[in-house]
Amino acid sequence: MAPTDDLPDASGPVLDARLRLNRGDFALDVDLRVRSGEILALLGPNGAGKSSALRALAGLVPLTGGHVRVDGRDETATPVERRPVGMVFQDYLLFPHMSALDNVAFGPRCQGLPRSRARERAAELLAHMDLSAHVRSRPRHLSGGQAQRVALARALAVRPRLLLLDEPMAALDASTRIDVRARLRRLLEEFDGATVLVTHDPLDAMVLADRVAVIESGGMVQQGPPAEVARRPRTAYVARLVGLNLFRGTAEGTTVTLEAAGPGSPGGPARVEAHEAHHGPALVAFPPRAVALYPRCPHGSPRNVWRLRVEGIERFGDQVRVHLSGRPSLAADISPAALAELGLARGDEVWAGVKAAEVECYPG
Ligand SMILES: Nc1ncnc2c1ncn2[C@@H]1O[C@H](COP(=O)(O)OP(=O)(O)OP(=O)(O)O)[C@@H](O)[C@H]1O
Repeated sequence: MAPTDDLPDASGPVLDARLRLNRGDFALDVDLRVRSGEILALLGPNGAGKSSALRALAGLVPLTGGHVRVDGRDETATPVERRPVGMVFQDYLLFPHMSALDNVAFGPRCQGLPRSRARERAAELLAHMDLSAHVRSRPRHLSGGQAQRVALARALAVRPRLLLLDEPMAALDASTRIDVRARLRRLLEEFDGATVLVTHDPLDAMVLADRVAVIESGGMVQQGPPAEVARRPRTAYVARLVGLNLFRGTAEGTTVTLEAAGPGSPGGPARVEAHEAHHGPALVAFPPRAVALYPRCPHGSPRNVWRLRVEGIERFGDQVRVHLSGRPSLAADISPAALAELGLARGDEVWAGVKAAEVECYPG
């Protein structure tokens, strides 16, 4: 659908944003649309522009072009405090001199709600987050996870249409993170506005988001449902994030001829057999665990077989990850027992095999 430049449309997205901005040498140019009840996760490497996008939505960073529309209304020029936005930013911490209750009641009070009604709403939200026992606590007496839940309650207390979460779990330890992630998921299920969540953690994105948008160098490189992004990465960054080997090439039927690793790379181009036929520019991906290693060239089953060199070996969970260079360079996950049997060391040559059925091929 083309961007709506005409009248507000009740069936349109809650958030419709075209964000163009500059910060020093950095330029951001992304379009975001989020439907009612939808959670969009922004993923991307450091400095990609995720926080800048979120801050622009909040009105904290001015746009040099584009627009921010919420429920069809243009909010581009609306000051921060008057936007229908709730935010949990790392540097937008709780007021230290106020109780949890007053922190949460603050927004509704600013919106003109009488004190008693604002406190009532705050108490309800805190109860909903299992924080009734802490309504009178000052932030310094709360644990990290509790403070984060108060911050969420504060963001929701203004009944926003757009909820912005910047790394909401980053400051929490691993076990608290699991708890807060689960609570956040339940809470967001009840929120019928649009949520945009910035995270570095692919697990947050996979568990919480309905859709993932990947930003690299100020531009959108991929978006889609988490499972689709995890299965069919489009850039090296996304492939690393989801733990897949990824190659670009040209498909002719089920055979994909890969692009050379670099100028002057020795030998001819590598080929990969996939199970799905395509024609033209293609991406191929397969998980490191689909790669089997052999001391000699394996015969028999139809599969991809390459002779490669061991570049490095590292522990990876209960497996061993073997980094291999050659045509193509890839990672293989094998068991410690298999490694011991192969007796591999850096610089050794080994045969690597992948069944065509394990190779995902899609338009590049
Ligand atoms: N206050 C600022 N003034 C000038 N440039 C800034 C400012 N804040 C960020 N930038 C620049 O904008 C670019 C994008 O930064 P941003 O924080 O949006 O990226 P990010 O994807 O959120 O990164 P990270 O994951 O590291 O938080 C970077 O190149 C950064 O140097």
